[in-house]
Amino acid sequence: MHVDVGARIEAVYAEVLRRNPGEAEFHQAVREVLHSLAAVLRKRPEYAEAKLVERLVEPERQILFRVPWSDDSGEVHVNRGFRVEFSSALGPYKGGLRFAPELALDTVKFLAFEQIFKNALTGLGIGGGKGGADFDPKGRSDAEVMRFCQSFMTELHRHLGEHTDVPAGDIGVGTREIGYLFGQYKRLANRFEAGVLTGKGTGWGGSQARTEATGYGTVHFVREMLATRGEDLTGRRVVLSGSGNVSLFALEKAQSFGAQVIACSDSSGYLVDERGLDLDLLKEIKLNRRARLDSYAEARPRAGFHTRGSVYDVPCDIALPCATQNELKEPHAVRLAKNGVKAVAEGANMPCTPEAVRVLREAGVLYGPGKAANAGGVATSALEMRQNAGRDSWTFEETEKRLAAVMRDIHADCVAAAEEFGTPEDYVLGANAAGFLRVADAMRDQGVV
Ligand SMILES: NC(=O)C1=CN([C@@H]2O[C@H](COP(=O)(O)OP(=O)(O)OC[C@H]3O[C@@H](n4cnc5c(N)ncnc54)[C@H](O)[C@@H]3O)[C@@H](O)[C@H]2O)C=CC1
Ligand SMILES: O=C(O)CCC(=O)C(=O)O
Repeated sequence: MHVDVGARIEAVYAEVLRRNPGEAEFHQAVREVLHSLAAVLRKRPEYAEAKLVERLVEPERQILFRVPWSDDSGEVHVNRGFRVEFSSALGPYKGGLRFAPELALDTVKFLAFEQIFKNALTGLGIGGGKGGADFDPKGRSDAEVMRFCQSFMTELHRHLGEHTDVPAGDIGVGTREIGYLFGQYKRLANRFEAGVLTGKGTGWGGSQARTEATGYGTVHFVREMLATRGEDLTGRRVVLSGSGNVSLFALEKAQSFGAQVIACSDSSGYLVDERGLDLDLLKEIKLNRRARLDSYAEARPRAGFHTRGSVYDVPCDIALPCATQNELKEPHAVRLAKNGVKAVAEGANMPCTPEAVRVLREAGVLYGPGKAANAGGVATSALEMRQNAGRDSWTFEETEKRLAAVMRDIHADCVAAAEEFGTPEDYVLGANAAGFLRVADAMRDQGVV
């Protein structure tokens, strides 16, 4: 059968634009994948059959719901909840929940779409989904966050289950929120169904190393990328964006491999400490006090806190964007390349704009896309599901050993797929192609569903 791959891919993208008007982030995520799939379909035209690609860009289910709750003064608020169950070809829908005031369906859809390929890369039998709410937990009391989580779960619970859909955390959702969500699920289901959420407290079904896993995994991935050029992290200058869950544990792992981590950021500005960031102080500020980064510079006068410019202005060997989507733009990439950056790996989801990626790749910088580089978090969630299913609990060392092995395998699969489809060192092509082939094979086996 002759397939005009270029025309086919263009037609799929045109239909995505028509069906999903105004959803720029979703369009961006789909466009990147379709570009990679053109290379795959040219070599393997059989994957153009049965409208696999056409089906893959349409979510299996999208759930939108009202979340009413009362604040501490008794005032009633109404938020919107989301869950996009994108693909169950490889296993139950799996992906985090984000609580952020600006969250809209567009963002949830792009995140859920990315999750399909990321989760496929882990090889751990999980489908792709994502969710959240336009709720801002900042400045809210524990009691308000609890009431919000209870109301959110009162609707969402009917769509969840250890074999159906298994959420976890993301921006604004950590162990505290997962605890409140689990408590409400348990009450409604009248069942202690440990495998229905991951990122739980380690005393009641959570996995060791899940909190650390995304940041740790990103650094394992960077090590693998550097090793392809005979290099390592020792003595390398590293900058990261963000100072949340992913950033702090990427920082911890990079330091443990001998890197000099000199800068990080939050939404108020960026911090530079040329002698190396003090992780204990950062954890105290960010995890315990939930304060802004400028309090670090107050405690350590040698450090500088800046509200103008960007963390990517700081000369470095390795940059790890770990904050949010589309934060590393073309001018940042130009600056990084000019300053001699060797590798950029995405701890966050889609933090680099397409223009920035082009600049980095043209400059010969090793670039690890989030689907591959930050897959350690969801991989460890899948390991949590395994422990729950077996009523087992592994040590931190055992869990981290498995995480490191998953990241090595993901890296190797990306390299192999990039070579097979014609562009060695193109980790975007490698990640999209390797992930797609696993999902597409499962879809073919399961018929038109
Ligand atoms: N938590 C997880 O296991 C995983 C998270 N991710 C992704 O990693 C990213 C960060 O997530 P978490 O660390 O979990 O969230 P978090 O809520 O713990 O931290 C986010 C951090 O980014 C900062 N930030 C937000 N907007 C910013 C901006 N414009 N400039 C600079 N800093 C900014 C915040 O101040 C905060 O320090 C997100 O893209 C998320 O989707 C990806 C894989 C797994
Ligand atoms: O651990 C999970 O299920 C979710 C992780 C996540 O949301 C992500 O990989 O972006």
